[in-house]
Amino acid sequence: MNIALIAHDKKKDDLVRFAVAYKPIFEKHTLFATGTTGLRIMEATELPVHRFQSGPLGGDQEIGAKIAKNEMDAIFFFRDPLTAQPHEPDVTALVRLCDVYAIPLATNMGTAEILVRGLERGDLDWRYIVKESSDQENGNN
Ligand SMILES: O=C(CO)COP(=O)(O)O
Repeated sequence: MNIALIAHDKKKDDLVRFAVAYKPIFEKHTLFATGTTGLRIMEATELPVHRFQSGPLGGDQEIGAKIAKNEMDAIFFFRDPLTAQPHEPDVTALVRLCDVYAIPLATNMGTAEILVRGLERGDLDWRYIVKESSDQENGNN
């Protein structure tokens, strides 16, 4: 599965700890991240991470574009609800696209624990079916 990992600055330590704790699960998947978050996760876990631009420079939108193309299966986005972000519209747009395409999105540690365990248990395997049928519609297979 394609998994995106994103965290605002004050939540980066939490997401890095989370990624390290669940490395045995994450290493079975393809990881994507916004720029700074991705760097931190790569350094801490030594897992490969496809890095996009930093969030304020368009990284959230790049991940949103992958959602719109049905190329992202789950998002871990540790948002900071107490700090104004210069790119708040991008953040809102990313969350909105998750809702448009029914992509599982965890915005805090509590939900992230459930999502990562669901990922491991196969609760997201329906995504393979969705992707297969959309590939067939697009003539990709
Ligand atoms: O701002 C972000 C998400 O909105 C995260 O971007 P960085 O990972 O580059 O800090």
